[in-house]
Amino acid sequence: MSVISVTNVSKSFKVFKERTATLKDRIVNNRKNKYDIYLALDNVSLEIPKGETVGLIGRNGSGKSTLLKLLTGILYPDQGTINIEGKVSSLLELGAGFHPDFTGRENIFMNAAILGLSKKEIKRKLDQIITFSELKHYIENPVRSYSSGMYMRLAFSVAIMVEPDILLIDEVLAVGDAAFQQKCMDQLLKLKNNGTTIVFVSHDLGAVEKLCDRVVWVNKGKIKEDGKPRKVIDKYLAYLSEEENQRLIEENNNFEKVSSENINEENEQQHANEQMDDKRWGNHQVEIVDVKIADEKGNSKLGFLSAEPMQIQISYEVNKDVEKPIFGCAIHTIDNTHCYGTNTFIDQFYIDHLDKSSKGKIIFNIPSINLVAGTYLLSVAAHDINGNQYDYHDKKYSFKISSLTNDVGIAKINHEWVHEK
Ligand SMILES: Nc1ncnc2c1ncn2[C@@H]1O[C@H](COP(=O)(O)OP(=O)(O)OP(=O)(O)O)[C@@H](O)[C@H]1O
Repeated sequence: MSVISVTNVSKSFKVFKERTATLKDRIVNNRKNKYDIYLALDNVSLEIPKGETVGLIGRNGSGKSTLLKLLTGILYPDQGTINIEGKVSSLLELGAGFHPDFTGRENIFMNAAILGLSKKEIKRKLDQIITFSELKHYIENPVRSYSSGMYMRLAFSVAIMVEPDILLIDEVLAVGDAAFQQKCMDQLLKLKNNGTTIVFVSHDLGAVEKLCDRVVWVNKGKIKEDGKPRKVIDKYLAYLSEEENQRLIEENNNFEKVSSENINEENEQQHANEQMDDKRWGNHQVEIVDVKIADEKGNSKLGFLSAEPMQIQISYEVNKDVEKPIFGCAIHTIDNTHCYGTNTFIDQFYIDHLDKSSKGKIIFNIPSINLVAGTYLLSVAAHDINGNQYDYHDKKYSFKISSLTNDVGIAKINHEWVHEK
């Protein structure tokens, strides 16, 4: 049986277009505030049975927090109905429900009372709450002196110690340090095992997958996918990666347009000779005329999921006969760490010579781009056997890697764990 029932719910907000009119303006000049109506949730329906842990994921502004606020009763739907059964405890915006001038201890009493605990119950649980929050030494200070992490500790401790039937959490765990985040996660798993229904909004897809039985992807105010965590998260990541891909392609197009607009006829010759900026140099006996980052089929692509195949295509034109040319690629992080570099010579892919006026394309195939999530810069080069550059493009191209896992560093090293006892 569902303990949370959302039926055909819509919620819109007024988004004001200009500075709010003053009361005087309104009365004297009959000036009204102009606004647009923004539909944050559009006819959403959702049933959550008792004991289920549901993760809400989606891009910024997609409507996740609005949905959670409707569930807590902070907001009311314009249309549709919401039914909740059981004691609800919620962790929404940081500090919501706290009075800044009251001490941590006073806020525990106030907060727990709002969540439905009697004074006697609160007294019984007080030590537990303070111990869990690890704020014993600050508990008599006003919470306005707390850091955001300390706020979160206190709020989380109260929210879980009231033993709710339904716990609603919006992102806030992200502000805690790693150790406390782990502690919260353990506690959430404990609540889950005890049958608490949990709705968890987070951009930490690893945490969502670990904690949730079901994931709901909210997109532009509608439910786009609802189902098994791995499946929904994979679809969401593929969508993000495609969106990022389009954005990067647009950004690159704009960059090329601006660059070519800047080259007028007068300086065209000089431009060709100097070739041209601090990101490109060489004598141009072989000229790299196009570089394409692509998927395995050769279609332009700039946003990849970690471990997806990638292809780098280097198109060249030859201005002078050259012997034994070498083509190479290098990948850097945006903070300049060299991740990987190789060339045709190192890989014993020898090219004998290139004739003047010939054209061609070198394709660098990567079956699995094993980098962790982040933005990377690509350099490509053509040079001779002694390292004299024909054409060097220094970190001129960028691509992005997204990943489901939170591993850190640069490269994803193939591995497995074994536990021997
Ligand atoms: N009180 C409000 N007044 C006007 N617009 C609002 C209000 N609350 C939310 N919105 C708008 O509704 C949309 C959905 O916001 P919401 O906070 O639900 O998104 P979200 O998915 O939780 O995003 P995030 O991941 O950034 O937290 C946004 O465009 C937001 O600007």
